[in-house]
Amino acid sequence: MILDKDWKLDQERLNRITEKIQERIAELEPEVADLQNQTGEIRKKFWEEVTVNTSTDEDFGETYYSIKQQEALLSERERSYQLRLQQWKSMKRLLQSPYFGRIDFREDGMRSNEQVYIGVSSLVDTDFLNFLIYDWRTPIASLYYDHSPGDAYYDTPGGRITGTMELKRQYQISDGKLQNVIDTSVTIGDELLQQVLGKSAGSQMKSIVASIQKEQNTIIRDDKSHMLIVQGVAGSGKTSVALQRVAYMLYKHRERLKADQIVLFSPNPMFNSYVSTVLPELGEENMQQTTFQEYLEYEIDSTLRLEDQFDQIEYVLLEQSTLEYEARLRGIEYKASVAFLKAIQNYAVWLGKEGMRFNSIRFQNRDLITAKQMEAQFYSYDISISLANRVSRLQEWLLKELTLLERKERNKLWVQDELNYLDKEQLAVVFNELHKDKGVFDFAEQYEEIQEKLNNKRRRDEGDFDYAEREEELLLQMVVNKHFKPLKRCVKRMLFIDIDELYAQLFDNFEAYKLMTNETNVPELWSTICILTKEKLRRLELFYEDATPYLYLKELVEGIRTNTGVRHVFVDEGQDYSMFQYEFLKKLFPRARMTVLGDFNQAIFYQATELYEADSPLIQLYGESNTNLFRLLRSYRSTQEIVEFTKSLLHGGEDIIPIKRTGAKPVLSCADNRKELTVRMVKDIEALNSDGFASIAVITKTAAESREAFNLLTEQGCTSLRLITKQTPTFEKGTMVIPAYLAKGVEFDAVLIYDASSRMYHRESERKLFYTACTRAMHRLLLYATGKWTRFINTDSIDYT
Ligand SMILES: Nc1ncnc2c1ncn2[C@@H]1O[C@H](COP(=O)(O)OP(=O)(O)OP(=O)(O)O)[C@@H](O)[C@H]1O
Repeated sequence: MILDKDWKLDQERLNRITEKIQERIAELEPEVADLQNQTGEIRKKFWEEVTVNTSTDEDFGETYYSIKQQEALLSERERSYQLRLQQWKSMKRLLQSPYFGRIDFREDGMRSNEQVYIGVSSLVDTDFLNFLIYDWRTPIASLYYDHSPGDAYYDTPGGRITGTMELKRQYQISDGKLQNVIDTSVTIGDELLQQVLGKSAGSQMKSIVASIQKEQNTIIRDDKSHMLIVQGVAGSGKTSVALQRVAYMLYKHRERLKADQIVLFSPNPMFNSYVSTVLPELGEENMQQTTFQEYLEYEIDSTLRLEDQFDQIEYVLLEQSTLEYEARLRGIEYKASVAFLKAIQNYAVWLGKEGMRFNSIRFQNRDLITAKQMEAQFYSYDISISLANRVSRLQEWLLKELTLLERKERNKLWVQDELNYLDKEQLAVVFNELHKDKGVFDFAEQYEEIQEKLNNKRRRDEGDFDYAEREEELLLQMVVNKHFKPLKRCVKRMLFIDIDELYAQLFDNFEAYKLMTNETNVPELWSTICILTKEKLRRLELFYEDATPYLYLKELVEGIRTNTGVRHVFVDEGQDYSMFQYEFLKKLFPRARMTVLGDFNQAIFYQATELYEADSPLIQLYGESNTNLFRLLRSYRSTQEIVEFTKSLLHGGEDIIPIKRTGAKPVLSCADNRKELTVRMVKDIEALNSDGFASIAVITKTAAESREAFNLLTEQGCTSLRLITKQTPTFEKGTMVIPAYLAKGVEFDAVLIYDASSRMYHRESERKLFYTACTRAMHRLLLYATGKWTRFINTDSIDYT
């Protein structure tokens, strides 16, 4: 706390600033309304204001310029309107809480210090010289995050500024009133942090601008690395850092970077809704958000049914250890590996010489162009031309061939038959269409004219021109064209390449695989992996682990699609992506920088990638010199007691540092049967509710267990419970039942682990899943077990009931 005198001074300043903000709002409001009216009027009267006359070339030119002028006026007004609206919105935001920090900084060589107030956006005094509030993203504001009182510096585009920080103060302001003022000697005082962290979890993530920690600030502001990798323990603020970093980039490069040039890959669609309010809260538009699954579904032909990541994990967690199960696990691991990536690249080289597979183009039960013909044509192209370019040449050739075949087809009997079967109404429609399409006749006319000139022959007059004959001809043309159009469309969509077979042939047998890919090592149980993969494809389905390699091969053969507009790609929960996926993202967004955030201890899927270790292949993606690695070890989400418990679940969890915020120890309840436990859970949920915890999650291992928990708890009288499945679109506050893999990335006031018994979590691979589930808890963690509890639990840091 500070002295009363200082408090009074601060409240007075706050009143002055609030007044200025109100004045600014009062000025802006009529301006915004006026500009809005003006743009509306211009739009309404757009065509009244332009002179449209196209009689002569000159008139046409004038019309063109008149339209251009009106367009320019409209876009200038719209820009001004958007700008004022933005300013008005940021003033409204400031009004609630104009600033959260202050530093008094004396630059070396200066007599007096400057009082720097920091808020979510800048406010300049009416003289346009004096900054009353600095945006948290300005260079000088980094002093607040990076230094304690004493010697300090900050970097600007013009160089480093050194000096002394004489005061560092934090404010909590709501509705224009000072709620709390703290003078601090550390970077961002633990007191404020504890207050922020002590609050309840919401259904949406909050911004952390008022309490960004030094190590987080470095990541947010790193603008040099092409690839930035953050390995951060659970609750260390990775997602928060990612979002503040987006806001920082949008501010720093506001002249050239727009929100839609940034893409965030998130773990599931529900997570998208969870983080969607952070940027608007900071006055920025949301970046694009997607999941890798969405991307796969968009790119892979819809004739194949795609398994998703969640079905895959359900299989891994639920199935028993059969030969098939073991083979699938080995397959999942291998198909995400760098070795398989190389194998596919080598395979594409081999395909350049032999082995391409095509689909014949068939029409009315006959081959129009056979796969053999395509193969012969394809391998007739010069071998030095890349695979994808040869495919594109083949595509052109096929389109030409189809046009020739289409012409020949017009004389076939079936066309005449089809013409005869057109009923009156259909004919009327067709004729109507033909006559409407006057251009066709005009073209015929022109053709005649040219013929006349070329052959120096008299042009046939009206009487000579046999419209009936022409119509018949055009009708034939139309009938055939109608049937050939879909064929051409298929060629344009590259469906003449048999990608399914190309992928399947990789799994024929080991000898062939070696020959095609140069790979000499394959995982154990390879022949079973091959059978499983081919069997799945035969059913027109694709395992999740096959989706990315399949798409990768498809792109190597058909040419890679790129998106050059995107400049920043963010990958959250980055440990769950394979190198295949990273290679993909790199190729897909060739002009983008990448930020990957993740935690290897939460790698619950089989195709995990190590982020931080020296041998991490991810570091090689853009090369070591272009990559910057960060480690976050402090965990902000959970109380000290919960962090002590969760870190003991891990091998090597000793490095994790809890924040000094205390609460109840995790509680483990054991009982002989499930019913007894469920009754206890219902009571615990009621007690948590009456303690004011509004967001409570009962976390299970699988979806089936979630359904069971939901039914039992509801039977025992637990009301307004929500069952969360992979289809649930958004998060809401309240009590929910959710499988652990869907709770990734989010947090709850209290977490109840539905079944922490050894029967449920025993395989080593389930340790991380259990850790992920427990680390979702902010304030309270309760675990339940029938029989023996899982061996991952360390009994020292827990209470029993
Ligand atoms: N500097 C900070 N100030 C205040 N709160 C913070 C800060 N850093 C993180 N937090 C809070 O800690 C919690 C965890 O943050 P976040 O979800 O970003 O962590 P994470 O590393 O992505 O977690 P996980 O990997 O476990 O999903 C959130 O409630 C967030 O608001």
